[in-house]
Formats: sequence, structure tokens, C-alpha cells
Amino acid sequence: MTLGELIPSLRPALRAKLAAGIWPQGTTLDSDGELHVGGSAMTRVAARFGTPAYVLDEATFRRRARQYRAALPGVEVCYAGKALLTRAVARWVAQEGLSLDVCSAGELAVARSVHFPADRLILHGNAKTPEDLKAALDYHVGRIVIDSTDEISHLGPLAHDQRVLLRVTPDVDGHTHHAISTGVPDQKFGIPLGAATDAAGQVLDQPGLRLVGLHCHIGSQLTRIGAIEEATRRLIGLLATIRDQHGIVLAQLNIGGGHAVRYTPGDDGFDLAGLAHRLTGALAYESERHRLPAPRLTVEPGRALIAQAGITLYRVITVKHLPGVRTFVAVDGGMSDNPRPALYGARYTLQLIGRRSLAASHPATVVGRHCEAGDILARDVPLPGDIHAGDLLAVATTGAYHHSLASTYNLVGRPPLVAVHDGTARLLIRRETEEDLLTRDIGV
Ligand SMILES: Cc1ncc(COP(=O)(O)O)c(C=O)c1O
Ligand SMILES: N[C@@H](CCCC[NH3+])C(=O)O
Repeated sequence: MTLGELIPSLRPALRAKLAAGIWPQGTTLDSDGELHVGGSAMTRVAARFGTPAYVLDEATFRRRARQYRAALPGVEVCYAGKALLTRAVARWVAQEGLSLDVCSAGELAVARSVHFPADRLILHGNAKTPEDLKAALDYHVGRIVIDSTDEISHLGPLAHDQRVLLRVTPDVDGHTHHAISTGVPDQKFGIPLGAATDAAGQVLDQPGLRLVGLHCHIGSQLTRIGAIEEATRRLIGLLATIRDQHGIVLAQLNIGGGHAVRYTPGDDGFDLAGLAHRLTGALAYESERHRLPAPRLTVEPGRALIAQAGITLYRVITVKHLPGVRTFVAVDGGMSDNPRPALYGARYTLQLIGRRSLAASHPATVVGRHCEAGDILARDVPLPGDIHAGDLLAVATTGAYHHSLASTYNLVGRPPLVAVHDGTARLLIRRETEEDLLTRDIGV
């Protein structure tokens, strides 16, 4: 029996400190190492659903959604479903009054399955297939964001009074990892600023399309709000040029998402209040300068709404101490459930859970079970020196781009996604089984 169990009034004092703003809201670590998320004990979740497991705290997501709506009054907040989309998440998005960005017929099918309001859906994609476009037109999605001049001729003949935005590359560097930097000329998304006025003319020539605004998205995990402000200013300038050239005033300006979150205590956060302030100023100034009515703004955060709501639970399988080299702690997941370290050099905050260790912390490298030396989940993170096989580890801030980026590499089935709320835990996505994997393998 732990001290906390013997003397319940001592429990708060015995709680260990968790880094602020990284774990789901209200997460606590008890004196016995139990981690509570959304009122559920994570050792019980691990026992019930197995490991690895993604856990998602509904209240954290809803709170972030409300914070966004409160910080940006009058601005449409559109959740970018690519970060994590399931039917439950789509319902939460609908209930919180957000719009939803989908970027494939598959994501649209999830939205459709919960009757997500079509007028609050925005379809994205730099290479939408005929199936993507057909699905969007069938469901009458509110807006399609045109990404290329080819797409104008693909979509135009199929559409009837379809509202569209034009995605423009504003030539603004978001100063983020090059793989997720999309505001600069040398990347695949959008139409260059210099070509956008002509492209707008091509859209206006299509009787089936109704051009209602412009879009830009300069990248992901952005910390510099000045870059988003600059892109906004440039696009308002473009609205004026389009008015001057084509005699049409576009009413909508979607400035994308990309707002950063903190994965480790040392990371820069994102100044949402600062962004709101700078956008209000930029919108008023540029609209006045160009004698334009202020367009309705849309923001499209994915990560900033859902990353902090998620954690991942792993079981330690082996520990290798290589003297003078490093300690490798190998867990039962890896790059198939989290490719972000391999893709972007991402770093995380980890916690041993399920027991309290008094051993001193040492740097260890947490690796996965896949057949790649680069299958590293966390390099040189402090873990108790007595960590051993059978221990449980929790990794914070895994709500965004984990489940959605997962693969079945080495034919390891993808983990379940468990939602926690008010002390209950329920399965949103079940674990992928060997039978699931074999079902698609139909040629013998
Ligand atoms: C068009 C568009 N909107 C929104 C997002 C959401 O990005 P994030 O999750 O970084 O907010 C993305 C992804 O970068 C995107 O491509
Ligand atoms: N997958 C990236 C974000 C991509 C954003 C989508 N355009 C990440 O995990 O950081």
C-alpha cells in the first residue's frame, strides 16, 4: 500500500510535477506513479486495451476548441482533420461549432458518416482525384480549395454553383521544418502569388464555379505569428488586385493553420492572443488601405486543437545498457505508430508510469520494435536508471499526426484509439489485428 492510499489527504502533496501545457488538461501523476488522464487511470487503460495505445482526452479537445472561438470572435475556426479524424472527433468538431477541413474522399466519408453539416466542410488537396471531387460534389461541401490551374479545368465542368477558394503561395517563409513549410515558392502547394490574378480569371470564366475567396497556409508547427500576419497582408493586397482586374470583391480569406504546440518544456508555444491582435490590426489597416470591405477570416488549426489531448502508452520490452555508448529502451510500438521523429526530428516528453522509482534519472534512447536503426521514438531523454522490461511509458502530446500518420510497417497492426472523459474510457478505433491485415491480402 502506498503512502497516498494510507493517508488520502497527503495525495495532492505527493503528486509529482508534470510539465505544464504538454499533457492533457488536469492530468495528474500520483505518488505511486499512476497517471490519471480524463479521470481514468492509465495503468488500467493499458491493461484493458493493451499497448501500445493512443489515448485521447475529449475535454482537452473541447476546451481548445472553445479557447479558439473565444480568442478569435467573428473568425471561422476550421479544424484540420488530417491531424486526427474519427467519427467521434468529427462529432465533437460539429458540436463545438467548428468547421472541418478534409483532404480526401476518405476523410470526407468520416464526416459524412456523422452527417457533418456540408456547408461547414472545406475540401483541400494539391492533387484531388476524380473520386475526391465527385465525393465532394455529391455531398455539396461548402467550399473546395482549388490548388492548381489544372484543377480549375477538372472541377469546372463537373460543378454547378460550387463555391471555391483559390490557394495562393504568398512567398512567406514560416521558418519551420522544410518538409512542412508551404508558404515558399519551391514546394508543391498552391498557385504562386504572381500567377494568382490570372488563375482567378480562369475560375471566373467557369460557369459552374463561384469564386468566394482566397486561401493560404504557410506551414505547420509555426511559432512566428509575424509570418502569418505578413501572409494575411499579402493576400488582402491580392484581393485588391483581383477586384481591380476582374471587378469582383471576394468576401472570404482563409489564412490556414499551422499553429505550433509544445512537445517539450523548452519548446516555444504559440501566442494565440497575439495572433488575434495582429490579425485584427492587419485586417483593419490593409482593408482601409485598399478600400476593401474586411473579408471574413477563416483559420484552420489541426495540431493546436488536438495534439495536447493525446498521449501514447507503451510497454517496455527490453533494456540494453551499452557501456560508453548509450542505453536503449525498446518498447512495443515505434515508427509505425509515430514516424514523426524519423520525418521531422520531433522530440517528446516521456514519463515512467505505474510505479514510483527513486532511482536517479539517466539519459536513455527509447526505440521501437521495427527493423530500422532509425526507429527512434525519443533520443537521450531522462528516464529512471532502474527502468526495466515490463514498465509502462507514457508519451505526451501525441494527439496530432500520430494515429493519422500510422502505418502497418513490419505488419504490426495499428494501435487502438481510446477516448477518456469524466472517468470513463471507451474505444474509438479498435486495434488492427492480424486478421485485418490478412483480409486485404487476397492473392495466394
Ligand atoms: C491546408 C491546410 N490547412 C491546415 C493545416 C493544419 O496544419 P496544423 O495541423 O499544423 O495546424 C494543414 C497542414 O499543414 C494544411 O495543409
Ligand atoms: N505531419 C506533420 C504535419 C503536416 C501538416 C499537414 N499539412 C507533422 O506531424 O508535424
